[in-house]
Amino acid sequence: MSQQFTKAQVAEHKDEKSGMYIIIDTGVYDVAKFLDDHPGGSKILKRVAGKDATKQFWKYHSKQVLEKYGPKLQIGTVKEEAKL
Ligand code: HEM
Repeated sequence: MSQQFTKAQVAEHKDEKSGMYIIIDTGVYDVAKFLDDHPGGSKILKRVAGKDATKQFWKYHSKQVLEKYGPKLQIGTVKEEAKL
């Protein structure tokens, strides 16, 4: 069962201790353990930790990247929130 996270909950996880969550499309990914393995470097990932990185992700990667690494890094999905 996939866990659901609000954007506020994602924003609380932006360091290596509590996890570094990023949003890509509707998915939530924890990249804390992927920092050293990221071919694009750890710095750029740290910069978007806790945020929606959909735009940045699709700027630099193909669908194949998400298909390959996504299952390992995904921890859940973004919870739909009512727009005020
Ligand atoms: C789940 C999250 C991510 C995964 C699994 C991931 C994976 C990868 C992989 C496999 C590559 C090697 C190039 C390729 O095979 O296409 C790469 C390169 C790169 N990534 Fe990521 N990445 C992630 C998130 C991000 C984010 C959020 C950013 C930007 C804020 C970013 C920026 C880059 C950059 C700049 C490169 C280098 C591109 C180049 O040298 O041409 N990545 N990433």
